[in-house]
Amino acid sequence: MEGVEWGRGRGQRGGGSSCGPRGNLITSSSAVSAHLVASIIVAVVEGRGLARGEVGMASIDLKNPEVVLSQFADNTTYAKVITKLKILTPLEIIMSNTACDTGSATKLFSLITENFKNVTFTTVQRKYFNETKGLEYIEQLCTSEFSTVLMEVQSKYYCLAAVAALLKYVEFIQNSVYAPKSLKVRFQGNNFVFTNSGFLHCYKFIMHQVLWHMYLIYLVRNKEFFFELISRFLDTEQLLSILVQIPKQDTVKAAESKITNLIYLKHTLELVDPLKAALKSCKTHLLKAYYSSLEDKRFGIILEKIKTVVNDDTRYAKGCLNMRTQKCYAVRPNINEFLDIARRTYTEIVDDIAGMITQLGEKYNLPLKMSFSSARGFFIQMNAECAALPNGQLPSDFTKITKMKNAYSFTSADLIKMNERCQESLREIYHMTYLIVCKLLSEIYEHIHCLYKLSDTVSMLDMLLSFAHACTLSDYVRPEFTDTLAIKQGWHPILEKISVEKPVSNNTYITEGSNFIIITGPNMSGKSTYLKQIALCQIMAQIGSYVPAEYSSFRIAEQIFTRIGMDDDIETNSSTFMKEMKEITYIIQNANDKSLIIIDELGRGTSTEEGIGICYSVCEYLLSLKAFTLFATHFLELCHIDALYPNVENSHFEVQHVRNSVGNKEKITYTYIISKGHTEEKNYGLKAAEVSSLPPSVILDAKEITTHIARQILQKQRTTPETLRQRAVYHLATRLVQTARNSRLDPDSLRIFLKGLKKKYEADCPVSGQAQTEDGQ
Ligand SMILES: Nc1ncnc2c1ncn2[C@@H]1O[C@H](COP(=O)(O)OP(=O)(O)OP(=O)(O)O)[C@@H](O)[C@H]1O
Repeated sequence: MEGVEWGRGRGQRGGGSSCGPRGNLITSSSAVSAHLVASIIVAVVEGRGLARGEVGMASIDLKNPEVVLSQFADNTTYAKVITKLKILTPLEIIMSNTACDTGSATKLFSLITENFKNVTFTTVQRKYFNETKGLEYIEQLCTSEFSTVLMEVQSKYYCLAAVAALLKYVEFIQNSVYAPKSLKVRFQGNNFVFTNSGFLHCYKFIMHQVLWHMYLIYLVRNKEFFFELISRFLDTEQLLSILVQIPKQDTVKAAESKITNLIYLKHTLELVDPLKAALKSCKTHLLKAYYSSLEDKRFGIILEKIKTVVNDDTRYAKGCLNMRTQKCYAVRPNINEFLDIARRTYTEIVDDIAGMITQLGEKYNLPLKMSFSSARGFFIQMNAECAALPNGQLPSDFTKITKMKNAYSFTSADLIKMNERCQESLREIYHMTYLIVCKLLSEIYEHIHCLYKLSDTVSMLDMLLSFAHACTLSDYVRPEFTDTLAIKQGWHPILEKISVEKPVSNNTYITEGSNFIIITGPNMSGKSTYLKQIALCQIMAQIGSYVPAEYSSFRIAEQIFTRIGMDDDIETNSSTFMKEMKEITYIIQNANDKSLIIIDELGRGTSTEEGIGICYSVCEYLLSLKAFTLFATHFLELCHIDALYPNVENSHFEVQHVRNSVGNKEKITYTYIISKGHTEEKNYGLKAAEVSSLPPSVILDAKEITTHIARQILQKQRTTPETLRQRAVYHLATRLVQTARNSRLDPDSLRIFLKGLKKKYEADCPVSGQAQTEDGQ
């Protein structure tokens, strides 16, 4: 702890007073102990320079050593940081001294101190916000049960930097260190994944806002125009991240890529004005805010600077030759006379190539054409149908001949040499252009941060337009939010786009009383597609979109966990298995009662018995939660878990068997329809084997062994009348609780509903009459 310097004070602004190291700190730490009613300390750090706006946070609860990391990076970052801090209600906030220095205090610092006037504020030297140390801390201190957090945070530098400063500080004030593997460490993303009760309202609020805006966009009848405009934007965020990277080596490739990106930047900035004009007349707060974010002068400043160096008509062009020409002539003439000379040479070579190909055509009386590809450079093409070749052969001058459909492609020795000269002059051009571009970029860097705003605006508009499309042009429905996941005739939105016929739609019903669905069915019957469709619908609903279904209701999921099976590969089997285990551990460590969990095949990377064992115990663990879980499996033994757990439902994908008139062989046709119960298709693996070329005697043996094992297993797992009764009682109880919670029925309708429930209960449980209510309802 030697040499550590902290500056702290109660609601202190500026925090500039860096206290002397040890003496002051001892006094301060007793102050901390005195205020342990609130027990959370938070460290906040913001990126510098171009990374301003990226914020990492780490908090620790002194009463209950749990570390929570978060990282934010977008236009609403500051709002998210403040919201998150408000939820945490910290005892103390730590920031870097560079963020708080009087005169150069950051906007984030001002916002935090304004919003948290009564919270102790401490400044720490920037050097303690060290991401490498942060990662080391987590590796050393995180308990193995939560170690999967490393997967999530290893490249999130700002939250790692924050945790380094936080833990060093806390260890210092407490005058002790945390024991290895003693801390629970979690990463909490920035998408409103808060576990407080405000969560539901938070999402609902977003939902209404978004819906409102998308209607608006649609109603202003500018949708087509917006679509056209937005589709002209390139990936602004990616562009920004590439532009700010400085290559370690000045290779031709690096030079070419920088020039390309400068052209992309110009192209993007030239779209800002049309976008502003499109947004100008919009009346909603959100779109007005985006309009004003585009009024940022820096867009104009950057574009002007670019235009002093880059030709007005240089722009992003489709096709590699077009783009090569754009790069070659990007820089204005008379900026570097050597560049002008090199470009003249390049033009002459290209003209020579064109001339040479014309001459060759005339010489052999063939319709030759000049073509270009980035792999071959310039080459010759000829339509095979338009030319009669002597002896069906091309002249011997031509080499590397290929024929695609009706076109011959080839080159010649002279053309290869000319291509080399062309490349050489291009290298010179790119090198000189690159130097000019680097100088230009160095003048632009300080303004480039505004591109974050642009990227935010474009992506938000893109999303709203997609929502507008989903709610107007397609047959999607507006989702409801309840305590049940109920989708009537839902379909996979992407399968719909890529397949010729509309996908088969299916129902989904998951509720508190039946919150664990096991899905079985033969290979290719549609299990994975169905699971992905549910996850997609849930995400679409929660981000404010309509969903592909006739009706839909969702329970807000705090997190969605998925584990989707990978294709088997014998060589990577062990690593596939380990990956599976890591993913499932992550789910087990992080899922809670409000999660949606989707597991598509588990335990395939090991022996069947172990696979079943793993699946069984994972299911039992997940069954202890109220999370909604969908679990697809080929282990049919797992279906019998419903005998022990009444909240398990079995569903399966139906298939039909058709006898082939040729050879009278049986063929499976897929219906893609999900039904209740587990699949009756017990030996579909054997059926698949029958179709393969395995010898009939082997198949026969396999069938016998399978029947024998199956009989043994079934005997042990029979459902008894008692389990059936318990199951029916459980379902009745959960339905009654749900009814009591949600019912808005008048007394008469409620009586009818309860009578219905009673009938259903009696049907499920004919042996019992004990659960009848006293008045017979
Ligand atoms: N609802 C549907 N409507 C139309 N086609 C579908 C539907 N569901 C699935 N399919 C088609 O069937 C193919 C196989 O589906 P999927 O991969 O979901 O099967 P699976 O049961 O998960 O198979 P496996 O057990 O081998 O992993 C898909 O690629 C898709 O083309």
